[in-house]
Amino acid sequence: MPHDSVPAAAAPAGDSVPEDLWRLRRSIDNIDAALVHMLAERFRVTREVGVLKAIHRLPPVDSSREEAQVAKLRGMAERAGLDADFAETFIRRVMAEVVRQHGEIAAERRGG
Ligand SMILES: O=C(O)C(=O)C[C@]1(C(=O)O)C=C[C@@H](O)C=C1
Repeated sequence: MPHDSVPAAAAPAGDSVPEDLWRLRRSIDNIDAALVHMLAERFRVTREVGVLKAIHRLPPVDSSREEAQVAKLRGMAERAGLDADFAETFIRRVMAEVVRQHGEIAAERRGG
């Protein structure tokens, strides 16, 4: 429910917690929007990679690149105060979807 449709009586007068909660949720909304847009941009770029790989008949997966990315992002996550295992799970899930899309792109170019 959007916060402006919550009746004013929902929070007792003088209680600042709900207002803080809405303020934090507005930050979360902005961050989530940025994440979605960044992710969409990453997939636009990786789709271009997929087309190039299909043209040059390269395999969709490049394991050494994936491992290098995971190691780099784990270090970055640790320095940023983000759980490194969570960051690894996330990026591996993204790369798995990239590989799936690359397979699709290659199949389309083969006429399948
Ligand atoms: O860099 C590539 O070759 C990609 O296809 C991109 C990407 C990635 O999403 O980072 C995805 C699949 C590969 O196994 C390695 C990396």
